[in-house]
Amino acid sequence: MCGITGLVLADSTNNAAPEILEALNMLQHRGQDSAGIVTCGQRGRFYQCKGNGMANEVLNQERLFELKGNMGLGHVRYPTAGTSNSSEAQPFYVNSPYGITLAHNGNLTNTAELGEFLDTDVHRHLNTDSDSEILLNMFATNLDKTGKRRINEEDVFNAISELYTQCVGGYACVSMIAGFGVIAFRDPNGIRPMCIGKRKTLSSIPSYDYMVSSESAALEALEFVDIEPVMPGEAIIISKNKIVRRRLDLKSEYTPCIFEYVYFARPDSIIDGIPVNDARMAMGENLAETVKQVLGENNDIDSVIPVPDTSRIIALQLSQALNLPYREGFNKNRYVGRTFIMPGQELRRKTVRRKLNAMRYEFENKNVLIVDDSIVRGTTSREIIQMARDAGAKKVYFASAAPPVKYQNVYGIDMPSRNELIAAYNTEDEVAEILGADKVIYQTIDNLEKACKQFTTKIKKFEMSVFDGVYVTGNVSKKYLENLEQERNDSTRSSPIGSPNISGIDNIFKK
Ligand SMILES: O=P(O)(O)OC[C@H]1O[C@H](OP(=O)(O)OP(=O)(O)O)[C@H](O)[C@@H]1O
Ligand SMILES: NC(=O)CC[C@H](N)C(=O)O
Ligand SMILES: [Mg+2]
Repeated sequence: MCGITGLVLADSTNNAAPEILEALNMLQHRGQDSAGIVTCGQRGRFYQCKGNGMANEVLNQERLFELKGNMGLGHVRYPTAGTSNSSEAQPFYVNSPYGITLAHNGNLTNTAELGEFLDTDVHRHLNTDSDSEILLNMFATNLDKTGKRRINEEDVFNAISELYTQCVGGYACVSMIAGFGVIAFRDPNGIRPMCIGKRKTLSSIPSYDYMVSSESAALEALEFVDIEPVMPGEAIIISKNKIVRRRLDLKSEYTPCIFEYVYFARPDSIIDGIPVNDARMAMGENLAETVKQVLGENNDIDSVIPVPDTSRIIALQLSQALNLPYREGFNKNRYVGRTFIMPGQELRRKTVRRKLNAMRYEFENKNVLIVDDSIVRGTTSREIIQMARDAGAKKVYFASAAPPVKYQNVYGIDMPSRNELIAAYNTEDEVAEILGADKVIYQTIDNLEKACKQFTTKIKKFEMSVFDGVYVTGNVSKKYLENLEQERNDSTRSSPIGSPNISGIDNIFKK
């Protein structure tokens, strides 16, 4: 889950880059490894700046000023393929045909076959191990087949239709063709999120700016309205104040990733018609039922304590449902980012300690129920429980708003190794023992699904392979999962061969 955005301003004399950066700041929680913006200015020139770091580090005011043009794309990255090297920062670019850039949120599961095809059949060079570079090259190959000097909308829709039959996995993408426009498309199952909004300009002739984004909160902040999801299998072309939308795949099931509601998305976003904040409140409410079943109505809990940030909403609702006091027992250092999306276990572990600090008075001689949105590797919960004990807690119960995370994710969440997932091979009691908790209580799959589903009639099923091992694209082989386990586990990744660092923070397309 990276963050992506694309903007087309109606006034061709305005620059899109400053607002793209603002959107990236709103999407920063989706990726902290690298950031990038590409804009398209006069005579179809691309201007690019990307590199490792947070959006504001990579794109300072000076660099932003150099990104000319009224349309552009932005990306913040959390790697799920390749390395964290700056050469894999996005958007990616190919010069032929036409000049195309692309930014991707998600992960492809058939990169081996696609890479082979690109090399053997169409002789395209791949410079990194990024699946997003493959995706861009597939799009370029499909467009190339037109043989035309200049393409039209029909050609773009055809290229994306073909891409839907070739690329398997999760992909929400924004792309830009030099001098033509911005294109947004979402995989046939709508696994990764994307939405679109418009904003009336101040000019005397009515016209609109258009923006697409992973999350609606970014569009709202920039005063876009009529925000709605890009549908699964839908492609949208935005060019010179004109927008054309088409559903190119209608046969696949609409199955967005449920983990967006659990952890990834901002609470103020509405994803696929489901308000994330409300879904989290419902998770808290439902989890309270399981807590009652496990610990009894008359339990010995003195207070409910959240693990900042994501679980606050869940814990507050749970405490109300149980009629127990909600207490902020951990102070969070606001300058430390999200730990789950950091690369490497040792870094994640240390960061939890630096990010969260237990307040003794909330724990001393108390029985506490600590609530988190999820327990994935157990990095956070193990440290947190130890901190609670060190602060004098008598009993420490731990509740998770997500069910046990047991299986690898292949669609854009970096959970490549089952061996690293604390619940993959351990029972709930064993998990409690490893974490040092008196009891661990998990949400049921059914209750999580209900918490999210109640807000929409459009979604019948979610992508929730991390809980049930069912991969909605249907063709994730055992061999693929075994390779993933071997190639991307933490110890393999701590000594990567790496990709060539030829990009860095750069401006290679500057005029
Ligand atoms: O079991 P683990 O492997 O530790 O993963 C789960 C934890 O990681 C996330 O927190 P994170 O610090 O990334 O973000 P947050 O501040 O939004 O809660 C999530 O909210 C859990 O607290
Ligand atoms: N989390 C994501 O969406 C990652 C996108 C892409 N697979 C990459 O690794 O860059
Ligand atoms: Mg957390």
